Amino acid sequence: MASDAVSSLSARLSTLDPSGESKTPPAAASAPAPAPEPTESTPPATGEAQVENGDAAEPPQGESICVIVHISLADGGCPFCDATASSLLENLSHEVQVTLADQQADPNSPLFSAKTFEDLNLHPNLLKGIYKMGYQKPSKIQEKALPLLLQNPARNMIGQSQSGTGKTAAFALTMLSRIDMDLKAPQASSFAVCIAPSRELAMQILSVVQRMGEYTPVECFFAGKDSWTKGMPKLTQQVIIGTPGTMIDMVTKGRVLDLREVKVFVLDEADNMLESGSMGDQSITLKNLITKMAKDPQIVLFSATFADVVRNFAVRFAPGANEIRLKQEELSLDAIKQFFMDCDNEEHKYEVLVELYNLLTIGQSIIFVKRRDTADEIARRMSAEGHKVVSLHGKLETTERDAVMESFRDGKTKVLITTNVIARGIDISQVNMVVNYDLPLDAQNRPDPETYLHRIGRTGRFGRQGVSINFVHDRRSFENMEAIRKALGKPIVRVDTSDFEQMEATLKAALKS
Ligand SMILES: Nc1ncnc2c1ncn2[C@@H]1O[C@H](COP(=O)(O)OP(=O)(O)OP(=O)(O)O)[C@@H](O)[C@H]1O
Repeated sequence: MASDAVSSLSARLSTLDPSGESKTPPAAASAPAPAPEPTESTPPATGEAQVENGDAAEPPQGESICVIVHISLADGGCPFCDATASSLLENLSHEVQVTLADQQADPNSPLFSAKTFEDLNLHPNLLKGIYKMGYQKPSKIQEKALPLLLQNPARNMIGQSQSGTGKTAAFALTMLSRIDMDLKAPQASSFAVCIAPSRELAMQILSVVQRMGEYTPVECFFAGKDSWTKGMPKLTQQVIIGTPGTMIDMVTKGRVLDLREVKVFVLDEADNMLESGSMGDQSITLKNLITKMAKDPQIVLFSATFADVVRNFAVRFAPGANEIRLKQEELSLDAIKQFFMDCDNEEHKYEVLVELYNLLTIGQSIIFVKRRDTADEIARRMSAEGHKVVSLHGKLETTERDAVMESFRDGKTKVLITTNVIARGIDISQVNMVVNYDLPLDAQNRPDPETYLHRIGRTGRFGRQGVSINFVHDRRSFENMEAIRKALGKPIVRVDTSDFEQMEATLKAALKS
C-alpha cells in the first residue's frame, strides 16, 4: 500500500480513545514490511492458518468424517419425474457428502477440522441451532478461533481465513455465547454489537445469528438506514447488527441504543472497516463510544484479507489480540478457477459478455463493474436482449436494494450486475461464476488485489467449485490484471474470445471439475 495510505492510517491512530488501549502498550506505527511477492513458482497453498499468541493444538492428520446433508423435498418424491424422495435424497446427499467429507478430511483444506462442535464447549442450545443449519463439523477457522474467542477473561481477536470458510459462524457464536441465556429480553442495554460495510452483508449476518440462536432467548436488531426513528423506545434486543454510521446516530442523536453492557464488538470485513475514509472514521468513533461506556468489551476483527498497513492499525484497534493469520500464498482458493478474456475494446467487452451468457447455462453469477451507471447500462441492454439480469448499487433506495437482493437470494434473478458494494461477505452458494467486467482498482486507480479476492470469493463457497472471468481490453487493463495475478500468485488462464466453441468447452469443464 502507498505511503499516503500509511500516513493516513497513522494519523488516525491518534483518534483512538486511549481508554480502549489500556490493555497493552501501543505498538509504534510503522511502515509495512514489504510483502513477499509470490510468483508462478510459489509453493501451493496449504490452507494452514498460523496462530499467534494462541494455544490451539495442531490437528491430527487424515480423519474420516461422515457428513449428513438435509434436503427438503416434496412429499412422495420429485414432482417432475418418477424418482422417490428417498432415492433422490440418497443420490444428492451422497454427492454432497463425498465432496465435503473429502475436503473436511484433508488437513490442507481450510475446511479441515480435527474437532467436533461438541469439543468447542458451546451451549447446548447453540449446538442445536448449528445442527439445524446443517453444519456437522467446524471448519479450520472455527476450530482454531472459537476456543480463543470464548476463553475467559475475554481476549480480543484478529482472525483471517479465506473467503467462504465460515468466519461468520465463528463470530456469531462468540456473540451468542457472551450473552447470559438466563437473561431474557427486554434488556436495558445491548450485549453484542456487530458492524459490516454494507447493508446487505449486515442483514445476512443478522439472519445467520438469528438462525444459530433459534433455540436461545436472544433477540437481534438490524441497525440500518430507515430502521429507526428519533423518539422511538430504547432498544431492548441483546444483539445489534448494522452499519456504523447508523449505529452512531442511534447512540448520539437518537439515544435509542445503550452500550453500557456491551461485552463484544465485532467488525466483519475489518480491513475494509478500518481503511481510510468515512467508514474508518465511523468505526473508530463507534469503538470509542463503546470503550467509554462499556467495561472491557472484547473486540473481534475478521476478514479474508489484512494488508500489512491495515494489520498494523488493527493491532492498535484491538490491543493484545490473539491473531490467526494466513500466509500470502494461502489467500486464494484453488477451487476458484480464474480466466481472462482478451477483448478489442469496451464495446467488444459487452459483445463477449452477451455471448458468454448465450452459451452457458450458469447457476447464478455476479458481474462486477466500476461505475453505477455502467451497471445500469449493461442491465438495460442485456434485459432488452432477453436476459434476466438486475443491477444493484449504492444509489438505489434501500427498499429497491432489499428487493433486488431478495430476488437474487431466492434464485428468481440469475445475474446480478453490481459495483464493489457487495464485493465482500455476500454468501449465496449457487453463485458459480463471477465476472470482473471492470477490474478492481483502489482510490488511486491502482490494481486492487484485496478487492479482487473478495469479489471472486463470492463463488467457490465452503468447498464448492467456482469460475471467475476477467475482461481486459487494452494494455492498461492487461497490466492491471497482471499486477493482481502476481500479487496473488495464482494462474489466470486466457480464453480465446474468437472461438466460442472453445470458450464454451473451457468454461463448462471448469464449472464441472
Ligand atoms: N461448519 C460448517 N459446516 C458447513 N457449512 C458451513 C460451516 N461453516 C460455515 N458454513 C457455510 O459456509 C458458507 C460460507 O460461510 P461464511 O459466509 O461465514 O464465510 P466467510 O468466511 O465469512 O466468507 P467471506 O470472507 O466471503 O465473508 C455459508 O453458507 C455457511 O453457512
